[in-house]
Amino acid sequence: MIVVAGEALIDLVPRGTGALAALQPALGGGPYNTAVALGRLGSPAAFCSRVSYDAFGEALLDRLRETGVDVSSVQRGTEPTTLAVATVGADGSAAYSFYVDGTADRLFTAPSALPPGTRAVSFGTCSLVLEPGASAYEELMRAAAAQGVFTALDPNIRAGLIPDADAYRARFKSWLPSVSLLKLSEEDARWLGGTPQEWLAAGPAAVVITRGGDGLTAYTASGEYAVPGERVEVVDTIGAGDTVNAALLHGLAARDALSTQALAALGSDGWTGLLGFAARAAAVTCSRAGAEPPYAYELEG
Ligand SMILES: Nc1ncnc2c1ncn2[C@@H]1O[C@H](COP(=O)(O)OP(=O)(O)OP(=O)(O)O)[C@@H](O)[C@H]1O
Ligand SMILES: O=C(O)C(=O)C[C@H](O)[C@H](O)CO
Repeated sequence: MIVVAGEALIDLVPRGTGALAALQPALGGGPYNTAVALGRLGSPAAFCSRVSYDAFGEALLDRLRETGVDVSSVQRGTEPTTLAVATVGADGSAAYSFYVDGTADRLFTAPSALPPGTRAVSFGTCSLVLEPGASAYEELMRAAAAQGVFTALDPNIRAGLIPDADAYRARFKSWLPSVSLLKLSEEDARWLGGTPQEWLAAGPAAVVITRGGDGLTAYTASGEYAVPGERVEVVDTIGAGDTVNAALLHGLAARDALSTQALAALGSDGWTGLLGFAARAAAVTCSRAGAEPPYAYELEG
């Protein structure tokens, strides 16, 4: 079972151009997209979050259930669902502005234990920024690592939501000893201002950096492994990074490699296969509007 911890929200995705383009609600949130992608790829997954009782919250939970994701430990609240207004550039890349004040997901509290059978826990995005929930997710991350559970971190930097960049950068560094796999985009890496080698020295057994259409690279103590992006007609890249995150976890689980030792021992063929699978999965997400990760059958052949 892979547990994904963090926010579920509604992305408002533009249809048309200009300031008055229609905004289409789409189910989203980095951790939410990761959980949906895991379910669609066929990995047993559970979502660990706090979700509103409003209609958006119900729709978010319905899709997780339909996808086979365990929602039994999801906390609920009467506060509204977070909204992320997306703008999409000519190349399909997305930027977000948020309505986060007083929303349900930021009142998450750390559970006393991880679900039975947890093999890995994934963290990331706004849930690690917005207090008081951020401290609770951080507590869960440290507890998982202290129990020897594999942890994945995708910071998914949303700079507009981070009140003090230097304080966040220091906090990010403090997480690294508790992180097994760090995945981030090239822009996130630039914003954080470190190098894969520095991050590897601080804890993770592997660092994976995504480079949009140029693909992705894994850095480990034993070497660097890169695959190119797939050729695809991009509608928008919403959820592409989350699909990579899920595909990596799914691929590692399938190889029985959800441990730092197994990760460090994955050779060139192992990494190339894993990254290639992630690139194919992300290309499917890029080919459709909003975060719609692929089902396993779409990646066969
Ligand atoms: N234009 C593209 N063509 C083909 N593949 C792409 C393209 N853009 C993104 N991808 C795939 O998606 C992966 C993740 O993309 P990117 O680096 O843009 O992540 P991201 O910025 O974290 O995305 P998001 O935050 O929107 O989920 C890339 O490594 C690549 O495999
Ligand atoms: O998860 C978030 O906070 C977002 O930024 C909304 C998007 O759905 C998500 O990041 C897409 O990767």
